[in-house]
Amino acid sequence: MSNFVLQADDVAIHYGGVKAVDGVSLTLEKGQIRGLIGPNGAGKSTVIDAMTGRRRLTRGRVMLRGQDVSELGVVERRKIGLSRSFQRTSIFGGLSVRKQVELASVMMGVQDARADAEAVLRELDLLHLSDIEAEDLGYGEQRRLDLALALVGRPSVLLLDEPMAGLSVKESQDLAQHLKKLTSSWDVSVLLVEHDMDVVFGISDAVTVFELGRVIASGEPKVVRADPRVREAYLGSAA
Ligand SMILES: Nc1ncnc2c1ncn2[C@@H]1O[C@H](COP(=O)(O)OP(=O)(O)OP(=O)(O)O)[C@@H](O)[C@H]1O
Repeated sequence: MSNFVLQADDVAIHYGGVKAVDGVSLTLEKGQIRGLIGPNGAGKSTVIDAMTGRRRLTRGRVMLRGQDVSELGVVERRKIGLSRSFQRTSIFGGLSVRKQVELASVMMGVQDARADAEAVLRELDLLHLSDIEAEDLGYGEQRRLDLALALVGRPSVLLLDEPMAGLSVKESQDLAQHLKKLTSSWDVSVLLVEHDMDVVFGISDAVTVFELGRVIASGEPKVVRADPRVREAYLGSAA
């Protein structure tokens, strides 16, 4: 069995004639953060949809801890440890922070949902806000709550689609530190789609660059950042 927690092998998603993703392979090791970057429409969100089971593969396969999950649905994949959060928050404004994390945990089938929710809230520095209704949280705190909902049941893999969108620089840095901490304290592996290059290059162990549904570069952040093709396609000469 490979050491990879998550693996995409030659994954393609075509919408009729549109090759949104066309033969992408990438891996995620235990506790690793891999940044996924590229211009608008490059196929980043589609790859995340393919990994989670939201889109059916045109070609290729997705492996989770050595198991081929290509034929499993979103809920089945979530229950065996593959979780995601969305570009927009998926929280219920009128419920207290604690209640909705507990509810998410119950829905995941976790035996001790109370303890699970408590651990997640503590990890994300939300415990002191437990009794507050979500709509009264600041935007940065709502994003942390979004992450908390993705973490119930202790998934091994988190797929995040632009978690920093709309956050201030300070809120982004704060969320980035939480992500980094999760990879060591909870052994979570993270695939991070994000347009904030300071965050991506600041916390990723590896970076993969997409253009037109294909990988054009992949490797250590500093090597990828210096790649002339990446600078031309995406980062610009000032990066
Ligand atoms: N349901 C769909 N039907 C047809 N084409 C689609 C569909 N969803 C996405 N596409 C196309 O697939 C390509 C990849 O889109 P995708 O949203 O994955 O890119 P992205 O890299 O996530 O972009 P962004 O950074 O703007 O979020 C685009 O050309 C898009 O128009």
